[in-house]
Amino acid sequence: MNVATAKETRGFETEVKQLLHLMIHALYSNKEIFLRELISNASDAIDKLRFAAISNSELFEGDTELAIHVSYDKDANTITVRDNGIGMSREDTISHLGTIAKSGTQAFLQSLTGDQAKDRNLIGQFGVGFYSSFIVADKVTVKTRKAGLPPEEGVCWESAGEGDYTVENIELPERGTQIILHLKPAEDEFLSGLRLRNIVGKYSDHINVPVYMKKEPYSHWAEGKEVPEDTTEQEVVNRATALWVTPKSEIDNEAYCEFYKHIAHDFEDPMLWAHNKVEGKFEYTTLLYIPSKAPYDLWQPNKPRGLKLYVRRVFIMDDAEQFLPSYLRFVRGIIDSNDLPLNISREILQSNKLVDAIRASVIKRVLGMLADLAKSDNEKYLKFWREFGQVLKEGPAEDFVNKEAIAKLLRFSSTHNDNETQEISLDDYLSRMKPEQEKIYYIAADSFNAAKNSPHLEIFRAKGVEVLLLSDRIDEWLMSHLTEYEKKQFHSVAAGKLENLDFVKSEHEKESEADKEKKSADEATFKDLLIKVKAALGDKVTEVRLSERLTTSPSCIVSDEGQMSSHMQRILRQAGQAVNNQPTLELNPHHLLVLRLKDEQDVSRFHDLSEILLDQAILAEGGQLDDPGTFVKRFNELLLNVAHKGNGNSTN
Ligand SMILES: Nc1ncnc2c1ncn2[C@@H]1O[C@H](COP(=O)(O)OP(=O)(O)OP(=O)(O)O)[C@@H](O)[C@H]1O
Repeated sequence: MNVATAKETRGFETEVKQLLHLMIHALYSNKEIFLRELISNASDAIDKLRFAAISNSELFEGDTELAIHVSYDKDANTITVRDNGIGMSREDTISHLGTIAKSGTQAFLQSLTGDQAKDRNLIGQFGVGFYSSFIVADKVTVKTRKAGLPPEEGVCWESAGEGDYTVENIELPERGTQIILHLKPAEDEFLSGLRLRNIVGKYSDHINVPVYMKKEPYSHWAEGKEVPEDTTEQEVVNRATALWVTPKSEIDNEAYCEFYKHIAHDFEDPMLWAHNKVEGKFEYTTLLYIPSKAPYDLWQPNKPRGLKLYVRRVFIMDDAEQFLPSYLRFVRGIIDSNDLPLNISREILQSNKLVDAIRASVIKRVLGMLADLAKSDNEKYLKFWREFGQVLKEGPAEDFVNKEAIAKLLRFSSTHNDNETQEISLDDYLSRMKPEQEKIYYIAADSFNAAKNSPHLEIFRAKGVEVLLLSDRIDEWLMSHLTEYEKKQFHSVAAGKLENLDFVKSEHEKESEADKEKKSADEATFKDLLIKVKAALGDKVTEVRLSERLTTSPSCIVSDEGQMSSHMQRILRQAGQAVNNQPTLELNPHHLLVLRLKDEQDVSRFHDLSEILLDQAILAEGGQLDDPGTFVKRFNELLLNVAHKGNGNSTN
């Protein structure tokens, strides 16, 4: 016997040990799911064999009756789940059962809190799979042989679910996998045909493969005596028809939910689903689900995503990402096409007209489902938004064709209620626009509070014009692609000269000739001040001008039309890009500090006050100062100055 066939003992990866420990404790209240997980794996293994056999029918080894068998043995205290699917080689068992190959496992484990209820949800999203065996078993034996390998390359893998496991080669005439659970003494309730049938019916009724169990022994009466009869006959205990080919009218909500859990490896029910059969030039069925909760790895860039692809009921691949754009990566489900070839590969999927057509209709379907939900159940829709809104915000940049439909689904915070919860739709905004208002106003900042309290909003608040408050990292990116909605352009209140807000004034408020004269008089009065402030600040600003947007603050910074906003510049700088756009400083001609500056004769104090006006404008919109120490020093001097004056000790 050489090393490759000898029995060896190996240690589990640290992550497996941690996960096993946590899972056994967190899932204790829902033990029966072990059977769902094992049947799910067995059904996946059968799907994989069917697919591999398309190009190599010898893999069937003459046995084409693909099935799962569940059995129990009261004397041995075991439950066995057997399939004649693809099986595993020795290396496969080591890499699939001894390690966790999922990306982000470490981050996932760190996110666990120790609180069983919370962890249960998280573990559910992570997908416990095979390891759930250890909830009910104190030893698990896996006997498996990979399709196509000779009988002597069978493998026996065994573990008590603690620190290590053993693997050795054994002779296995039949391909496929048997999982033998040696039950913990307290778990003998599962050694019952009725109990196991119930669990299969509950979780695995609609998988694409039959699940067999031995008929239960029964007794009959003959000649006045009860005659016990045993039987070796097997019977199918699930419906074994792919759920999506069953007519909708025959499927209840529970079946849809269980099927979702089977394909998505999620513990929670989905929020929403749509099941459609398309007939005509091309024929295909889609069953699409929106989960209730965002998975732990929603933001991992290399996370597999996409739908399960079937061709004429034959499983072709998991995670067929060509059917979903990235901004809908949270959607789960299946597509079954009658027209794609069985030997289709990922490469062919990338350039296939039919795939493009199905993709377009899947996108429309999902956006339609969400739009219907938003109309019929706003509360539920907002729950969806909390989980997946950030992802949907990637949509307008990625999907030009459906931009308007996606925009309809967006939800924002706004000055309408100053609520941080994003619940205001663009349609809500339009319905509240002033009669002659042409633009949809927004402000983007680093945080909700920075946006809500921005000086840029002063005039809009004073005039009762609603402004959307944007503070998610993605928002600037979103707004750079979402230029208009229902023919109304978006406009940042922090960019460019202030638009004429005449539309919010009543007739008698509208700028009269006298106002215009006053404005030009202001401009003449402050002309020198603006030149001097620009000279004092030098290259730190591109321009200094009088503001029309401020009512209570002395100053604010704005970026010019076409220039990047300061918020966007900060995001780019944080991402390591050099950005050198200087802002324009606007001064409020009615503010006492500005009037004080106008009268300041001392050159050094004029310079300090100008710097303070610029620095506080940067701070007020969430920016960072280049030299905060000097700002604090100058500010304290100003305070002292005021304090002295208050005491009648002018320092002048
Ligand atoms: N019955 C089986 N036949 C063949 N391979 C199997 C079987 N059961 C498990 N495996 C292999 O072991 C791997 C790990 O299984 P496990 O259930 O832990 O995770 P998974 O099915 O990949 O994902 P999930 O955790 O989402 O269920 C599977 O991906 C598969 O390769």
